[in-house]
Amino acid sequence: MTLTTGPGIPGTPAVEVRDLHRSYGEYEAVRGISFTVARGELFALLGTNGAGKTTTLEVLEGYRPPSSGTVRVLGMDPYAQGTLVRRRTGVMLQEGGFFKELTVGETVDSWRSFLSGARPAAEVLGQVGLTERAGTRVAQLSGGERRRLDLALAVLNAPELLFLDEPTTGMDPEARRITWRLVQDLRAAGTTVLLTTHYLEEAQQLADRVAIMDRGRLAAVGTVQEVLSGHRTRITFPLPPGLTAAQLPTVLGESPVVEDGTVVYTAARTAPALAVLHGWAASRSVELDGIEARNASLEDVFLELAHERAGTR
Ligand SMILES: Nc1ncnc2c1ncn2[C@@H]1O[C@H](COP(=O)(O)OP(=O)(O)OP(=O)(O)O)[C@@H](O)[C@H]1O
Repeated sequence: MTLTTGPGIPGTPAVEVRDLHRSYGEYEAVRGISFTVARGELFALLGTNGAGKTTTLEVLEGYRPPSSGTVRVLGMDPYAQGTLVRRRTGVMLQEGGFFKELTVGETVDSWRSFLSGARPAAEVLGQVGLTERAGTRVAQLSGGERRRLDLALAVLNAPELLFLDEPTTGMDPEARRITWRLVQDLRAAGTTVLLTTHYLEEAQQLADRVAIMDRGRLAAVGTVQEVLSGHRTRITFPLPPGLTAAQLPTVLGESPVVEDGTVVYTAARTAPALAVLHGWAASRSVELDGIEARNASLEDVFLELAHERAGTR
C-alpha cells in the first residue's frame, strides 16, 4: 500500500527539527529551535543577517552534526545517513563550486555522470531557462544565470525534498519570476521545498509556512497570515490644520501617536476603527484628507525584531 502524505495528512514529516543547537567554538549560532516541514510543503526560513539560517540548513543537509538536539530528514539522520539522504534530496548552496572553464552543458553532463537515474540534461536546462546558454562557459554567465545553473544541478536527481539557500539572490526580476515558477511547479508536482530568503515578497508569494529566525532562535512560525495576526493595522493621516494632538479622539481604547505631523493609530480591527474616526471627523466638520490603513507586513515584523534587538543591546 502506498501512503500519501502532505500538508495536514498524517505521515512522517519531510523535516523534523527538535531543540537544535549548533555552536562554532564558543559561539552558539543556533540556540534551540524546533519546527517540522510536512511532505509537499513549501517552507521559508527567514531571518536577519547572521540569524543562523544557513547553519540550520547545513545541519539538515548533513554537512554538520547538531551540537545537541535532533534533526530528521525524510525520517533519517542526515549526518549519519548522508548517502541515503542525499540520494533523495537536492541542495542549492549559496555558492556553487563550478569549474569555470566548462560549458553549462558540460557541467550538467559531468554532474549527471555521478548520479544514477538523473534526468535528461536538456529537460533540466529547459526548466531553468538556460537552453540557449548550453554552449556558454560558466565563467561567462551572469550571477543570476549561475544561480539558475545551481538550481538545475539541485533538481537533476528529481529530489523529493529540495533545499534552496537564497535561491534568487543576484537575479533580475525576470530571472526571479522564472525561478519562482519553477519552484511552484516542483511543489505542485509534490516536491517538498525548504528555502531561505532575504526577500520577504518571495516568502509571501511562495511559502505555505514561514519561520522567522532571529539571533539563533525562532521568533515566529506559521502561515504568513498566522505570523501577521497579532500585528496591528496602521491607520495614518496628516494632523488636520488647526487641531492639536490633544484634541484627537481615542479609537477603540487606543490613543494616537503624532510623528512629524502624521497621526498614527494602530488598530486590531480596521473597519470599526475607521468608522469611529470618520464619525468623529464628520461630527466636527474635520477633513481626514490622506487617511490610509495598511495591514501589517512581514517587513513590519522584521522592523519590530530589529527594534527589540536595539532595546536589548
Ligand atoms: N564556520 C563558521 N565559524 C564560525 N562562525 C560561523 C561560521 N559560520 C557561521 N558562523 C556565525 O554563525 C552565525 C550564523 O551564521 P549563518 O550563516 O548561519 O546565518 P544566516 O542566517 O544564514 O546569515 P545570512 O543571512 O547573513 O546568510 C553568524 O554570526 C556567523 O558569523
